[in-house]
Amino acid sequence: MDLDAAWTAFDSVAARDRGVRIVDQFAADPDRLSRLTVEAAGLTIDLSKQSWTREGMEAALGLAHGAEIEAARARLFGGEAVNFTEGRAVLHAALRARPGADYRALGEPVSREVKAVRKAMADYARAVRSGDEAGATGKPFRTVVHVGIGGSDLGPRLVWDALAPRTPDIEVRFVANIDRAEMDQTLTGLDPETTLVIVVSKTFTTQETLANAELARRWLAAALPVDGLDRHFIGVTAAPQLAERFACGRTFAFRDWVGGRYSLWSAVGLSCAIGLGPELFQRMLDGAADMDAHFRDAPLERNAPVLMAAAEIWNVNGLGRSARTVAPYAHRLRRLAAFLQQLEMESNGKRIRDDGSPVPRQTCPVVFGEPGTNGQHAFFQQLHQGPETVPADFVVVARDEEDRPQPALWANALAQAEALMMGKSLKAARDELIAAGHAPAEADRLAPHKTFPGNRPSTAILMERLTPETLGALIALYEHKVFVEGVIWRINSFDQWGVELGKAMARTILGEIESGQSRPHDPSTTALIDRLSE
Ligand SMILES: O=P(O)(O)OC[C@H]1O[C@](O)(CO)[C@@H](O)[C@@H]1O
Repeated sequence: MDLDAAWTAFDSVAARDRGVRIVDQFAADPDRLSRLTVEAAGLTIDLSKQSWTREGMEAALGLAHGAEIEAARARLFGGEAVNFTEGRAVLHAALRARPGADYRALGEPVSREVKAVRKAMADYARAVRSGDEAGATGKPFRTVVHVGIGGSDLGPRLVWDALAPRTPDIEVRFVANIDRAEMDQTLTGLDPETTLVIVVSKTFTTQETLANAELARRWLAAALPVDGLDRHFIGVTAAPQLAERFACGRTFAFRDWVGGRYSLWSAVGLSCAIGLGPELFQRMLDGAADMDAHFRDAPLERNAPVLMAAAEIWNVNGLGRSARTVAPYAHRLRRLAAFLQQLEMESNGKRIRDDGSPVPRQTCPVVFGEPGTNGQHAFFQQLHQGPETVPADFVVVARDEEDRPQPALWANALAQAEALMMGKSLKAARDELIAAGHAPAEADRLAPHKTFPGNRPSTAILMERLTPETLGALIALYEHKVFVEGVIWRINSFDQWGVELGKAMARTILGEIESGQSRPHDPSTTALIDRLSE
């Protein structure tokens, strides 16, 4: 069945199944739980609380077949130009491949270079950690200030928060925002003599990062001898010739086949390799490589990224759901939603297909979230009783870093998922009110407010512990899910032209503000420029 025919079949099953109750599906289909629970690279992924019937799930998987996911996947891992608007390969998997891999980008072998950069990173990280690589005055580095934004920030931040020791030998701090407040706050209490600044920018043209790099360099230069200043200033980029202008003491490079939001596995992860140690960083790569192997080898109906993409498409295109929430029940995963916002929305927030025609349907949902249980006390009200259904991903970690079980977290995550699915009927709400001593009229008045429609879907992702391996696997799981969705929607998940227009206009407006000569804008923008420039 081709993709168009698969969409037709999908639409008709979705129209038929729109009203089904999730909970009824367990009885209707006794294999549902086992069929929709997948073990992959140390993660357990349970998609049985999704809104689909068995036929719905098969129709969604039919899209993966119709889109020839296996062939697309082979093109991805084969280093073909799957980033078809920029003519680039997309090979983040090559960055975490096990020894012996032979990846090629547009036919050019890359694995040897990957290995060499990985070794250079590990050697440098070890030298910084041991003090062999020290600052201008001979003191060992105690802090890394990682300067970067978007994909050059969010992944390393997530990883550091997730895996940092409680009292690190070398602390990693991050600066992304062009607002001076972040740099000021980050540098507060730091000693330039023991601070290593790592400027991370794929393009080395990003306004925020260059401005912050300049600030950090000035801060270092004000306190350190000129001779040796460059030891404190390291570049990570795919444009080493531009980094040279900043006189970085050392530059670690990566290639244009590494997308910004897929780059944490490359030298972009250098700060984490230093702060966590290269061995731990390598373990994260290994976990991601295990998920790559699962994605490459598992049959589609047992393939976690494929099933998660199918569930998303069922929700978005089958049932018209335009948002999804991510609730990691682990404080250390508190940056997961921020990371996924970029990964998913910058990758798939698009509407034009490979042939230039518009996608005739919705694509990426709005992705948002907070760590559980915090989110429960904020926006979960709307998830339970708002008029719209918002599917949820619950990420649950069984044991913490001290090997302590976390039953209160499990209970909350499982209760939320069950409550979203089961809801509470008007009658049950009324009976409870009567049992609590309310008069019948009062129970009638209050019961509608205490009713939960239920039938709201979720996916559970469980891991025994949050380790470098499971973190790597979790991130890679979402990366591949995004890829599968992009192939089904026939969009390019690997460009981001949508961020360019605003960037160019900001440059224009800044020039106008600085020169005091503003060109005509719409009346609102003109008035706001004038108001701010008063
Ligand atoms: O690494 P760079 O080139 O500084 O870009 C930072 C981020 O900016 C973006 O291009 C979006 O503006 C992201 O895709 C990227 O991760």
